[in-house]
Amino acid sequence: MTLVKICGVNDAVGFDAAAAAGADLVGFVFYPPSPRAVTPESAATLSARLAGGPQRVGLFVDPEDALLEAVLAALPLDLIQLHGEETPARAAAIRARFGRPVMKALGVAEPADLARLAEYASAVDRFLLDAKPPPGASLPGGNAAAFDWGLLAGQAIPRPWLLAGGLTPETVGAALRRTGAPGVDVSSGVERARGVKDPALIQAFVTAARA
Ligand SMILES: O=C(O)c1ccccc1N[C@@H]1O[C@H](COP(=O)(O)O)[C@@H](O)[C@H]1O
Repeated sequence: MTLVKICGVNDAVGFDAAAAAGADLVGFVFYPPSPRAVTPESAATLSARLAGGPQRVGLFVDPEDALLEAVLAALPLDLIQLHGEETPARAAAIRARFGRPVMKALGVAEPADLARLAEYASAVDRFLLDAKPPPGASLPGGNAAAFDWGLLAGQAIPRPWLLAGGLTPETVGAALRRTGAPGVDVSSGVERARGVKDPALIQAFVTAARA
């Protein structure tokens, strides 16, 4: 079954909707410039609303160890998502030090970007393939921007992976058919305003991804 991650959950409505829709993973953004940012304490409060349910993912952008320590002291993450310029060595160091699986996000805009997968393959547990930020974007992700899925044709991705970037309930079916992705990740496409999740869109996205 297609794995579904709802990212940027920052309130009880969004968290409860993702869990009720049967999302496999929910993402908490620990990156203050994001409109979806949460603190370790607020993420812990949200996570505590439900025992079990979706796996909890922490999204970080070039994090210092101190931030990772603070978050992991507040709530037990199942997966660390690295969405910055972390090198393979840094990703491996985070995985070793914190004992959690690591998912590295890579921006895809041209075939050469996919060559980077091999550099990270032994350092991480999963990949997230996302669009590169559009010119002038203030965030490294979460920009509702898609990339050319055709770039993935014939590519062997050396780890389990999620497709991201501008997905919506309307496009996720076509994205899965075109790419054969084993999972998908969405943020903007399930929001009614930037940073505000919409329960109906979350349900529609999960339903469409599993159809
Ligand atoms: O969502 C954010 O605010 C964010 C901030 C910094 C780095 C990554 C971020 N989001 C990730 O980007 C993908 C794609 O987002 P979108 O669906 O195109 O809006 C999202 O799934 C997050 O993993």
